[in-house]
Amino acid sequence: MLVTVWAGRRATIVIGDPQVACDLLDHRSAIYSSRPRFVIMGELFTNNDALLTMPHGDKWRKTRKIFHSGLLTKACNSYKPIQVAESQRLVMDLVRSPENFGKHLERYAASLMVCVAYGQRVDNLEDPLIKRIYERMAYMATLNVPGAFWAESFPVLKLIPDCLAPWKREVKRRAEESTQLLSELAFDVRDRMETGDAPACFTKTLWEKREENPEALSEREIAYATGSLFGAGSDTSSSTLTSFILAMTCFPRVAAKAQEELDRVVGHDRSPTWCDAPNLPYCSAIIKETLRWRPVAVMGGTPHASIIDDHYNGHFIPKGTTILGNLWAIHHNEKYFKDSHDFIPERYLSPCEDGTLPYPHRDGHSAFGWGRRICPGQKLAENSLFITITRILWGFNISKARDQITGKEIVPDIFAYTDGFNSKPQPFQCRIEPRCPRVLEVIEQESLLGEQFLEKYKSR
Ligand code: HEM
Repeated sequence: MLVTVWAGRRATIVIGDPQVACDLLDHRSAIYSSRPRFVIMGELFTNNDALLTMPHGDKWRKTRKIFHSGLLTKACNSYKPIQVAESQRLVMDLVRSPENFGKHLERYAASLMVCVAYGQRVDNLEDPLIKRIYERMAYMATLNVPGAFWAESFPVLKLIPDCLAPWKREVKRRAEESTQLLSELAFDVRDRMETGDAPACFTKTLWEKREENPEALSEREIAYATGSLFGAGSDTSSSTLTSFILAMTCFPRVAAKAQEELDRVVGHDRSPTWCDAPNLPYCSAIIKETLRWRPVAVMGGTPHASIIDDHYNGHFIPKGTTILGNLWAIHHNEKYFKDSHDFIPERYLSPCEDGTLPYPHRDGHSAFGWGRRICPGQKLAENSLFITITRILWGFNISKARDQITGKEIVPDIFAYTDGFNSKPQPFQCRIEPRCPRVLEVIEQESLLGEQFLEKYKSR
């Protein structure tokens, strides 16, 4: 399924079929890995220094390399102790105030991203550092609203002198503020490196690279590379975890089956770790099914764009065409996923046994995008999902909340999601209770260890 939408003389193709998306965006990714022109967000606000909106070219290649070196499996392994400690804090938070599960998941993901990026953690969402970062993100979100800026449709307006264009002055002012924030954060890590007080983190790796070869990486490149991590990795991870809680609330047989597996492999005297992964195929299938069932980037994230003319199945696709992989349609294509709105991890254990077609990507879904633009944080995100999802399943029973007056079960709506390019469940209620006294005891003991470990990442 491939639909073309014309906006003036600019074509946008929306893909709803997994095979077409993989044919174009994976197999022909040399052609389809650019981004469309983003006049406000890309050119005026970030000077095209943010990876997400950077067009194809040498600068993008160099920035991708920076991301890969800081997020490769080896680098990701060095972040595992932080993920363990933050997951210990997360499950303790769920014991203390289970009704605030959404906030706890958000704090977990935010803290992890600032730890990975800058080597300092966030104890609560009111932390001044996190508030400044959120404020920057909220402003950036306003820049991407379709129709908000005429210059997006008529780029020539970008050339109007600043004195005649208050909107342009405001974007530039906010851009300066943003650069100042990102530089402050990056230089703070460098200061701490000098006093021997900077734990391993992405920014530290980049400063070390610059020390080896100052030509390789400018100060601005360091600030913008690390600045992209939070925006790209925080909401995406917490929204996926919230969808997982929604699925467990609405499909209780799945959690029960996972708990049988966890009891057999892990027992009650310790919580799961990544070493258990090969013996937890059902839990791993739950993670894949969560990413498929409710992909965060419903329209595939930031659109791709083609850099040369191409032909596909009799269609002519001109250079500069915008391509959207409609992940919602792709992940709910019934030829590949039968009863696609049911949460069925078994589809990943015995693929195609239900008569469906084999998914054209080895992951069995495309939640992290495609080709040369595929999410560089995938490994880090998968590690996070594994450690948090297995620990929640191991530690808690999740069930439907009950109406306090009638006593009737409250059934959340599995379609009630927020609007926008990134989507997460609307607030819903559920019950989250420790499975047994022994598990509760282990959670309490481990959370003390986690707190000790996180001391060195304390927010300053
Ligand atoms: C469950 C969590 C996550 C999901 C579902 C997700 C999904 C995505 C998707 C769909 C894209 C667009 C890919 C494309 O254009 O084809 C993307 C891009 C990106 N993601 Fe993630 N992501 C997640 C976590 C992360 C994390 C933890 C990081 C950082 C450590 C990260 C960093 C990025 C960056 C920098 C890009 C832009 C890549 C580029 O334009 O070349 N993401 N992600």
